[in-house]
Amino acid sequence: MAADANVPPGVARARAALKDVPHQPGAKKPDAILVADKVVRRFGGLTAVNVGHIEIQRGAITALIGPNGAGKTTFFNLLTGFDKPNEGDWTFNGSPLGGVAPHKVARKGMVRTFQLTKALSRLSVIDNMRLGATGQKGESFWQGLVPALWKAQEQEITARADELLARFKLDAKREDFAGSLSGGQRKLLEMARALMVQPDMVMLDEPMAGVNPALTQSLLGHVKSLREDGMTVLFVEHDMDMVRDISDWVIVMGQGEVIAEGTPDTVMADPRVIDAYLGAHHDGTAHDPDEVAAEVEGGKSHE
Ligand SMILES: Nc1ncnc2c1ncn2[C@@H]1O[C@H](COP(=O)(O)OP(=O)(O)OP(=O)(O)O)[C@@H](O)[C@H]1O
Repeated sequence: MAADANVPPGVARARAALKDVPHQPGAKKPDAILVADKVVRRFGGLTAVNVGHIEIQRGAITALIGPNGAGKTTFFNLLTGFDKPNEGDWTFNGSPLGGVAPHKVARKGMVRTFQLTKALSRLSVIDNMRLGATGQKGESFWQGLVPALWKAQEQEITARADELLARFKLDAKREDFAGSLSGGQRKLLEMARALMVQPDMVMLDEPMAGVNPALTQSLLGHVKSLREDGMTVLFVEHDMDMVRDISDWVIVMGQGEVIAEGTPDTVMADPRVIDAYLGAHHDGTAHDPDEVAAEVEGGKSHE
C-alpha cells in the first residue's frame, strides 16, 4: 500500500501495526503496552468483569465499547487501581500492575480521566493543573525536603501547566474556578491535567459525554494529537461517531467479557455486537434487528 501523504504519521503507524491482527477477542498485538489476563470482578452474585485476555497496541487509539452495564467502567477502575479484582493479572510496559495504587499507576505512565469530571471546582484552573503533577515520574520524597530543588520543580510544573493550558486553549481561564467552566471545557481540563504526568497511556472515560457540539471537534483533535505525540489512548465511549472517527481498533465488551475486536467498520457490522446491544434491552419488548443495527451504527443517547 502506498503511503498516503494526507494520513498523519501516527495514524499510518497505528494502521500498519494493526493491519495483520486477527479480528478476534483477545487478539495478540505486535507491540502491546498493556496485557491483561483472566481479570474477574464480582459484585455479590454478579460477574461484572470476566476478561480472558486483552492486549492494547502501543501508539494506537483503542475504543472500548459495549452496552450499558457491560463492565467497561469497572474494567477501567481495575486497570488503574481504583478497584481490586477477585482474580487476574496485568502488565503495563512489561511490569506487573495488579494491586498497585492509583497514584503509583499514574507514576508508571498510565493515567485516566473520569466519567463524572472530578476537576476540583473550588480550585482555579491552574491549581487543578498543578495538582495533576502529583506523583510525577521521577518525583522523589527527598527532593521535597530541599527547598531549592522543590522551588525549581515548582517552576517547572507551572511552566508545563501553562504550556498545556495554551495547547488546550484554556489559558484565558487560568485563574477561573474550575467549577465555572462548561462541560466541554472541563473535559479539556481533565485531559490537560492527565498530561501533567507525561504519561505513555491515557485512559478516557466517556470523553464526549456532556460536551456541546462547538467543542466536539476540538476535543477529537486533541485526542488525535495524543497519538501523533506517540501516546497510547484507550477510551470508553457511547458516541459511535466518535468511535468511528478516531479509533484504530475497537474492543467490544458484553456482560463482562470481550465479545469482539477489530477495526471500527468490521466491529460495527459484527452480528455478535448487534446481538449484545439487543440483549442489553431488558424491557421485554420485541426489537427490530434493523433498529438495533441503526442504534449501534448511529450511537445511542446516554444522558
Ligand atoms: N460498586 C458496585 N456494586 C455493585 N455492582 C456494581 C458496582 N459497580 C458496577 N456494578 C455492576 O457491574 C456491572 C458493570 O457495570 P459498569 O458500570 O462497569 O458497566 P459499563 O459498561 O461501564 O456501563 P455504562 O456504559 O452504563 O457506564 C453493572 O451491572 C453494574 O450494575
